[in-house]
Amino acid sequence: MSSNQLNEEQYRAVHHRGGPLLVLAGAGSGKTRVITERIATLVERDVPEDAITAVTFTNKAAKEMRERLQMRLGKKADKLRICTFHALGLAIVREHAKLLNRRANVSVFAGAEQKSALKSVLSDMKLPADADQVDRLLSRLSSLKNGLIEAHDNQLSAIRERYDQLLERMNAVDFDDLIVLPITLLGENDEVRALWRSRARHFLVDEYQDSSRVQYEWVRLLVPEKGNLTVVGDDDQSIYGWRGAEVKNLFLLDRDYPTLTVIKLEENYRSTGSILEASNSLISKNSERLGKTLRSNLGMGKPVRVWESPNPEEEAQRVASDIKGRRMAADDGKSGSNWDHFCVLYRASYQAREIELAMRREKIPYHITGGLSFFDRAEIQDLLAYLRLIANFDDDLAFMRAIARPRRGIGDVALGELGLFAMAHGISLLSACLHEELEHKRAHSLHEFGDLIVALEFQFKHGEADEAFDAALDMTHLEAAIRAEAEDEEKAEMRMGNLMELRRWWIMHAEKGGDLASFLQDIFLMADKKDDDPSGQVRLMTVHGSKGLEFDNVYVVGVEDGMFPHQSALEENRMEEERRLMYVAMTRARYFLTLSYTRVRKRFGQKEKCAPSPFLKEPDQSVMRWVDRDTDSEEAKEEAEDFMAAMRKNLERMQASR
Ligand SMILES: Nc1ncnc2c1ncn2[C@@H]1O[C@H](COP(=O)(O)OP(=O)(O)OP(=O)(O)O)[C@@H](O)[C@H]1O
Ligand SMILES: [Mg+2]
Repeated sequence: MSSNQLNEEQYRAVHHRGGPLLVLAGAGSGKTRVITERIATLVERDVPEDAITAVTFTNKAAKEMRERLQMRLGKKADKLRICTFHALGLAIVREHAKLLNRRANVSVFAGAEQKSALKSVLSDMKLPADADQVDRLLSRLSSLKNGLIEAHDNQLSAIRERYDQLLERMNAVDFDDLIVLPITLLGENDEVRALWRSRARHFLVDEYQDSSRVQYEWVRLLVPEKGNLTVVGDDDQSIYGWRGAEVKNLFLLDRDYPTLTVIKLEENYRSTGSILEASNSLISKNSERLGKTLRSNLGMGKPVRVWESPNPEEEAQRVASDIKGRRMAADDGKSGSNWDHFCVLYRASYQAREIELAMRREKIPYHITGGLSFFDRAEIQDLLAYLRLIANFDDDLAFMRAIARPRRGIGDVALGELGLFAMAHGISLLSACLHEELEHKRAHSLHEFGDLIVALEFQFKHGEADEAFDAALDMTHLEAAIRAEAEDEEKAEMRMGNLMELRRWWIMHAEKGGDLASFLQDIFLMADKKDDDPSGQVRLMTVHGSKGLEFDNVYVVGVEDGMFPHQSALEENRMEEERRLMYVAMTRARYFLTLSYTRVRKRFGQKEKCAPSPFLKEPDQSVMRWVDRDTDSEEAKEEAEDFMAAMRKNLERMQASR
């Protein structure tokens, strides 16, 4: 942890003695640092680690916080509970699985599994189950579970009931259940509530402005009126309105915790004056604000650059060249500037493609955070289906995917009969395969499939981790199918390479003593989906994914009317939320910020003319510089020199504070 002195207000928050506390402050004012320091201080004051629970917004943030605390507290930090709401929910569901009519190895359904569960419910109810319908219903079910809509609609309630039942029968929960089921448990079971209250005697929440109404229910259940609650947040950074996050929670706190102490932090330690001034003047255009002051203590720095490019390809190329130029200029061995000091942000994840191509052309190492999900790839999903089935024989959805990959000549009719048999006997599909009374013309293949899974389960339980994994690839004929079906050698190698990556993680997990079930849970919880190390690489991510992070150099691309603010937000009158999103993007930058738009962009396959985003015009123009192409190279040189100077100063500052 940095040894920089806390300012007076930060100190008050860190050393606040008991009782509910709200730290309400703008970006880069040290809110996350307050949480981390406060935890460290509690432990140093001999509060048992097991009585501290901290909730962060992403797994990545949790990991970072834990690492910082490890540096400060050593082994003691291992026992701290630092995770996301969902991870905490999973821990609660697992520990009290019995009370929820589940077993401890409960599976978590997301995406594809949720869809097929809902589909089978719909077809049982003789309701249309086309893809659109399923997507629409899933999102309504989610809103229903999150308390965003009321169940006036009888049909929707009926669907929910059957869907919940199906999940229960499959020993599964979905993402929303991870929040909703613990609420039921904590609300209805005194013992469970007492247990978790003791584990959350100090309960801390980062990025509070984006917690949802149901998540707030948790807070209420876990922390009594005068309990030790610490929440930090910034109303201007609330960007998940569509997911049920409510700034209102900030006001509710005041009502539900009357002794609430409110501390505001007004010093910004992250960004230069220009960046801060641009961000502040932008966000001041919002009317729904609590209002805050934020002062920079880094000096004005360089103006915020605004770029115009003819199209997204050239925009991407320009970003890549600029990064390269700056990196080279700063690469004097002293400044410590590295690729990972650069970050490219975009509104929608598909925009990564163009940037990615440019990075490749320029041979710049890059890392896409939360992008094209590794785990969504077909080969990974296929193997995971087998692994899930091996870990949980009752996972009917995993069964459905596994039995179809590779094709085993078992058709819908045979599967239908199997389903009927399973239902009649009240057992899962895999158990039905293993049942000796199962008799029909495909029974032999089904028995074989059942035996295969049983054999693999034995391997995973009693064999070596690597051998078990290889057996899963081989005995299922998955590897053979991948090689046979790939368009060419290169594609086959790429797919196998992905599976080998999974293999490596599994072996690492097993070496630490983990079993298959906990491995699958870890995988599910890697919200950013990629566990590899982004250091030494330029970071590419969506603005949503950048919350809480900071970089020396930030480029925001596609800042056009209709892109950012996004068209849908214009239509639905969510401009203020888009503006907050822009504010989040801009405040990630420490020293240099570039906002970029293009004149033409393809939309729905059609080339369309674009106008610069209103968010480029709203900030105080005295700290913005609209740079055109011609002056660019001249400017680049000058800025690269400034950049070097800034980096050196930064380094000196860091050394001085050590
Ligand atoms: N008192 C301080 N002196 C020097 N640097 C500080 C101080 N407090 C915080 N910082 C630094 O300022 C930066 C921003 O801090 P932090 O990430 O905690 O802010 P935040 O309020 O959580 O921002 P965000 O709203 O974006 O999540 C970090 O690099 C942090 O180390
Ligand atoms: Mg933060």
